[in-house]
Amino acid sequence: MNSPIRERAQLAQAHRIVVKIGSSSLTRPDGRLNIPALRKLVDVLAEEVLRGKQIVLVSSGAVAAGFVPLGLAKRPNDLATAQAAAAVGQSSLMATYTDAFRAYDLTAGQILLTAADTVRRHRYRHVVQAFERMLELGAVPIVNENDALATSEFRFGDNDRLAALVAQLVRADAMVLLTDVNGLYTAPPTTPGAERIPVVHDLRDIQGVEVTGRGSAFGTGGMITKLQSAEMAMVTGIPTMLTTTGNIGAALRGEDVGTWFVPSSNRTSRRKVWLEHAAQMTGRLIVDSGAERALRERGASLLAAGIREVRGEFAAGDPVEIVSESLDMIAHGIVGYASTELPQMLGRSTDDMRKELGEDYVRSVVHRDDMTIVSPTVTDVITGNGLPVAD
Ligand SMILES: Nc1ncnc2c1ncn2[C@@H]1O[C@H](COP(=O)(O)OP(=O)(O)O)[C@@H](O)[C@H]1O
Ligand SMILES: N[C@@H](CCC(=O)OP(=O)(O)O)C(=O)O
Repeated sequence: MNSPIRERAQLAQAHRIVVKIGSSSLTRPDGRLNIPALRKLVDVLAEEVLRGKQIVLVSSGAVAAGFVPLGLAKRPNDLATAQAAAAVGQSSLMATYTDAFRAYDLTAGQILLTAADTVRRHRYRHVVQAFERMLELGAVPIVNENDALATSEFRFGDNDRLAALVAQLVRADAMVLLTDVNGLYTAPPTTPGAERIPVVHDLRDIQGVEVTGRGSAFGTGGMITKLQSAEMAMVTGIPTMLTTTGNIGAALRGEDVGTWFVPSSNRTSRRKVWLEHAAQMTGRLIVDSGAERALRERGASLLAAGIREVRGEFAAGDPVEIVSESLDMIAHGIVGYASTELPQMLGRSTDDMRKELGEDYVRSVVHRDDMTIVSPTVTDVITGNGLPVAD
């Protein structure tokens, strides 16, 4: 038996755990839902719930469960058919989970999220409330993206990053990502000589690691979205385990399986993590060098005076990119004005705007609390495009 590792005791001790199971683990070679695999997972999770743990399950598999009843020969690739398959499949996926948990006298309930639910503050609060109440009542929330309604422009697409957002929403003690490989390897596991990386303390530990965007035929994000998800959890203080479904029991006992991502000590707010990693940007503000310095060096809010150009169509409250004149990414932020209002404000001082446009135009365009400076991401690190600054 593998020996427990001290750091991993955190997982054994975690009370509230978000578990994500990916398409690759829930799908048979012919693309259909793998019901025995689903039941095996429920056997382990139910035991944990009966021992007093709170489990939130993020499960893929709606499309896999839906295309056969629709008479389709294979998993659809186009959005409209995938939406139809997800609508049909999600209900049978839930029926299978409900049945499997019922065997343990446990109640499961479905929460379907769209990216928009995590964008607006008031919607976010309602989502948190729904999770909390379900957990208080002893139910097991089972989450998926609302694939039938998510549009291509405004969706997560993979459930890995969705799981990290859910872990932040419910303030989980730990997150477990289950897939078809036992953790992060130095290269895709089929590559000769690829070795498992047991622990990742920060992004520098994975520099040079080779990953692919899509592993199995049915998974969507491959290792990249798993690393993005682990990174989102790490920066909000949530440790993450990445392993196979078969190893979940061992992982929850703290044994040396999979890859363990240690949370960072400098915490970022949930909203900023969402802004940096998950939100779909709807527009772009191009700013001058003075504004760039103010944002980067002083953490200032963005004023109209520093904006050179506005690109895209967006409403007040939408997420936008803030870029330099050479189009280098500076920050992501929630914009305070619609794209139709901004052109008359560009380059103008607050005093000017007060006089000519009125009091409604004296707010900053992007407030510092609604902005996050974009640092190198996991993808930048593994592709060698950027390195985190040394401590
Ligand atoms: N460096 C790596 N280490 C481990 N797995 C990797 C790596 N690079 C690519 N992969 C692939 O990522 C796949 C898992 O991603 P994916 O198929 O999207 O899973 P899921 O459906 O569980 O989300 C694995 O099957 C593996 O082949
Ligand atoms: N929401 C989709 C799954 C998205 C997806 O495949 O995600 P992943 O398991 O991360 O590859 C579904 O239920 O079919």
